[in-house]
Order: sequence, then structure tokens, then C-alpha cells
Amino acid sequence: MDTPQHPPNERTSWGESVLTLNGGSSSIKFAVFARTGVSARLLAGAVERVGSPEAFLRATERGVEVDRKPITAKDPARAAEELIDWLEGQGVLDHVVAVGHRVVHGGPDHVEPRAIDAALVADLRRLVPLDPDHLPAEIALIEALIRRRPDLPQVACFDTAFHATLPPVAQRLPIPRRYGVRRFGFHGLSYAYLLEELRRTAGVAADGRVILAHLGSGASMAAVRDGVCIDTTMGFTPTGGLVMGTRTGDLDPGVLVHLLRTESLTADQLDHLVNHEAGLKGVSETSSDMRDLMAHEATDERAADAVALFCYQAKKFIGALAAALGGVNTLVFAGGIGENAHEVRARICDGLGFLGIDLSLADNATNAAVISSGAGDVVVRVIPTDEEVMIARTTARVLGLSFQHEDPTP
Ligand SMILES: Nc1ncnc2c1ncn2[C@@H]1O[C@H](COP(=O)(O)OP(=O)(O)O)[C@@H](O)[C@H]1O
Ligand SMILES: CC(=O)OP(=O)(O)O
Ligand SMILES: [Mg+2]
Repeated sequence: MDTPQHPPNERTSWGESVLTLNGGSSSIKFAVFARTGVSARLLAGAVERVGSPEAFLRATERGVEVDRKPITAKDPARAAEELIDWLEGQGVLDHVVAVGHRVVHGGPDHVEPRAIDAALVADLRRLVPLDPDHLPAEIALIEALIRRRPDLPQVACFDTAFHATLPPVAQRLPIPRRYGVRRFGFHGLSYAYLLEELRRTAGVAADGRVILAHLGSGASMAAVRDGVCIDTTMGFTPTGGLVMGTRTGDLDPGVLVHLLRTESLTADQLDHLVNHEAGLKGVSETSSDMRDLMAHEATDERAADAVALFCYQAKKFIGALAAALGGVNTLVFAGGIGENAHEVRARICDGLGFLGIDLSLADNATNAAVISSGAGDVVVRVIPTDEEVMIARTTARVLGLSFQHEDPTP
């Protein structure tokens, strides 16, 4: 569909702005925030279904759709290039004074957000084998901008940083030390945002024992005590933990050995299997999308199996993280599934009364901010997450720019 595009000169009134780029596994999200005054979100959007023939770009300006068009790029790195071309064509790069990136994997050496230079890009290249689903597009975004605006400060915000506080026992993986692998944890920008929102809306409750559940296409949970992350469900890579849209989550390593032997898979084929063909998609044999699966649960047993597995695993991980915390005071649901799928939340929480988790079915059905009934001790909340605001805030902080975001409208 061809929607009229705003000529770049209409955007001169924007003034200085901060661009955020968030390269996920199947989408590249972006947002432009005014930097001064009320730091409103001026433009937002995403390239979605990256890597599939149905890839498309959509953009909204102050909530109104301004463009939606197919993307021709076949791989995430080229989709990144196409997005930067589009932003340049829209005049966005004329006003941007800083760019912040979500960098999903910082490896063992990168925790604090920092300005991007050639040495960091080289380091990120070395980390690609740890996260081939996110890092190539993120590097492509950085390099496309360096080519067009070499003067523009760019900041890397690491998704792993939130989990840098994991105690040694939660970082440990039980294979010989010489392999140098450990657990990291991801979705950290989302968790940092949720914790700030919890502090803003619930005050001291943020200082108790908190389980944060980021349930989107990629899904994980974090256990936070007094503001410090002590455990999480993902590990060495974002493939671990909970079953996800197309990723296995935790899998008996014996299964991998079995597949290597019986199917003679290469490393790339195994990677594709566990990251792109598994999870809800693998179990349902139709879709990785929770909405699709819920729509077909009544008529398709495989779809019902996929939804049931997701809810069951989420319940088990809440139990595990509650044990790690020694109890739980607050449970937060976020992400596309966590924020919208009330049936999924109800099924996850069903039977967790022994932990003090009891939902108000009426409040849950409307995605209310607090969905616990009051009968249990645990306050259960729904908080819409916002990685983009977190990237913009962090970027402004690193560069010493003022930034006061007050308008949450996407
Ligand atoms: N109203 C809804 N009901 C059920 N699931 C939903 C709803 N809205 C979004 N979802 C699910 O959320 C998931 C996408 O989550 P999101 O956080 O947007 O993904 P990403 O990890 O790509 O950022 C999909 O499985 C989608 O079906
Ligand atoms: C870490 C991760 O899985 O990110 P996403 O959900 O954006 O793919
Ligand atoms: Mg995501």
C-alpha cells in the first residue's frame, strides 16, 4: 500500500532528536524522540518479519500511520540498510544528534553503555557466533550510519548489562572451565525499564522480591531482589530458558547429540532448527504467533499443545525463580504476550496460590495495571515495556544530553 510520505522539510520543526534502533530477532524497531522540552516520541515504527518474503516497514508519526510498505531485503543486515535509507529519505538523519542502539549481546567484556567506536564494532563482530540472530543486523545498523553520518555519536546499550549482577552460581554452566562459557541473560533494557516503572508507580515495592516476565516472541524472566538481578531464564545465548515463538528454550543436550548423529546436521542447520523452526512454531507446526495459536486452539490440537506448553513452562519458571528469591512480592507481566494475552496470564498463574499469587479475573481480562485479587500476598502487575525509551534515556545519559521523556504515546 502506498501511503503519502511527509516531505522531509515538514520535519524541520522537530528540532534536535535522538534516534533509537532495536534489532530484534525478527524485527528492527526504531523511534525518534525530541530531545528538549517534553521529549515526545515523534516517529516510531519497525521493519517486521525480517527475512521472510512478507517483510514490511511501518511507521507512525505521533500515533498516526505515515507509511507501510514491503521491504525487499532478504536478510537482516540488508533490511537494516534499507531501514537507514528510509530514515534518511524521510529527513530524520538531518535532525538527529545522537543514535542509541540496543545491542543484545555484550559478551563478558561489555556491560556499561558506551559510545561506539571502531574497536567496539570489531569486538561485536567477534561476538556474532554467540548471537547470530541479533548481532549482524545491529552491526549493519551501526555501520550504515557511520557511512552516512560519520560525525554522529552512536551509543551501544547492552541487553546483557542488567544481568551483570548474577551471583557466580547463577552464571555457572556445568561443563569444563576451559570452554569459557557462562550464563549471561538478555532482555535487560526491558527489565531496566520495568523496574524504573515499578519504582515510579509502586515505590518501595520495587525493593522487594520481584519476578519480571518479558513474554514476547523472545521470552524470558528475571528474578530481582532489592533492585539487583539474581537470576534469569536465558543463559549463554537468547535460545535458552522458556519455550519461545521459534526457539526451543532449554533443551536436554542429549537431544542435540541425538540429532547430530541421526540427522547428520551441520552447525548452521542445528542453529536454524533450534532458533527458527522450534518453540511454538515447531510444536504447532503452523505458527510462532501466540494470537494465531489461541485462535486455533479449539480446532487444532497442535496449536493447543503449543499454548499449553508455553503456559506450563512459564508457571514452572515462576516457581524456580520464586525459590531462588526465597519468595515473591511482585510479579510483572510484559511483552506482546504478557501485556495482551489475559488467557495466557490466567493459565500461567492458575495453581500458584501456594506462592500467594491469585488473580482478579475481571482485572486480568482488561489488562489492568494491577491484576491480583488481594487474596494472595503477591501483587501481580501488567506494565507495557518500552525498550526504546530506555535506549534513548541511556544514550542521552552517556553523551551528557538532557532528556526528559514524558509522553509514552507510541
Ligand atoms: N492480543 C494478543 N493476544 C495474544 N498474543 C498477543 C497479543 N498481542 C500480541 N501478542 C503476541 O505477542 C508476541 C509478540 O510479542 P512482541 O513483544 O511484540 O515481540 P518481539 O519479541 O518481536 O518484540 C506474538 O506471539 C503475538 O502473537
Ligand atoms: C534477547 C531476545 O530474545 O530478544 P528478542 O525478543 O528481541 O528477539
Ligand atoms: Mg523483543
